[in-house]
Amino acid sequence: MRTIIVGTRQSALALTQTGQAVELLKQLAEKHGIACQFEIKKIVTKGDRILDVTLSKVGGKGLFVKEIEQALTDGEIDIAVHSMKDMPFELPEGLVIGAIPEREDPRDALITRGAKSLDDLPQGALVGTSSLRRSSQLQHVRPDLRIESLRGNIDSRLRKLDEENFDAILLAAAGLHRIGWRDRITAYLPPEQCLPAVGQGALCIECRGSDDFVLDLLGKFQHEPTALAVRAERAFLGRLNGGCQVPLGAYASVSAAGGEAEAPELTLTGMVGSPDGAVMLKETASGSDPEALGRLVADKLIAQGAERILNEART
Ligand SMILES: NCc1[nH]cc(CCC(=O)O)c1CC(=O)O
Repeated sequence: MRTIIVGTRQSALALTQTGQAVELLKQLAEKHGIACQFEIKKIVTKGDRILDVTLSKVGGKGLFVKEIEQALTDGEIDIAVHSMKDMPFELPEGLVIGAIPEREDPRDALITRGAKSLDDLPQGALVGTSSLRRSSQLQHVRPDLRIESLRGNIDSRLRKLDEENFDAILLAAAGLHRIGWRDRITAYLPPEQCLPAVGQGALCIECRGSDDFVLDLLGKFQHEPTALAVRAERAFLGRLNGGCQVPLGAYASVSAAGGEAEAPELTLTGMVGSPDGAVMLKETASGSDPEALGRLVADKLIAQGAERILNEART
């Protein structure tokens, strides 16, 4: 009987989503007659240790995944459950994405102290977010809003909304749904208004490329429409050399294919904006090859000066 050791961060969200993924993996293993058991191992990452600095200033990609990937490479763990949006474009040598399960809600959620919606926030209201992507899109439609950095796990960010002087904060709906805090959400921001981060709402189950036993099991966990959408979004990310610390967003959806033989059609929208929202570039395109589509949308934005905007935001 193989024991599969599953690595996770120790935040409430990480523990919850890892627990949920392991439950589903157990069911799949049983259904397919794969003999295995699971053990969960908690790992502290750099992103968890440095909580007092804005993410874009901590620097380095993959703040939440590096130590976990090292544990995978060293054989201390066999699979890792990550939020897809925390995954850098490139994986270390020897590691692969073993499965992309079905996506949760990809949208950003507004959580206010009183106001009923984004439009209902008073002039000059104080909004907490450390995401340049969120502040850019928010200030694009509401230049009057004041944005202040807000870091920490979901639980501590919600506490800061209550205790500090924020009128509202923005969080990913998926995280709130997963930890059972749906009722804290005031409003969902549609992708047309606030394009999510690449991979937002999806999970990434990472493993060693050489571990056939685990790869076989994880293959049964893959949700093809989600995987196609995420591949397109990540190809967009890769072309722009982006990470979660730059004002860049993308969202792909899969429309039902005409027939069994037809490849599903994907529609991808990508955005790059200046952190103050004054410049907002957005492009949409459709296609059936996810990587080609991601690169196409990125190239359309590059033609409009996206790389200059990203470089300015990086410095
Ligand atoms: N950068 C932190 C992070 N990474 C993943 C999620 C949860 C949402 C998801 O799984 O996409 C969050 C919190 C947030 O943005 O509110």
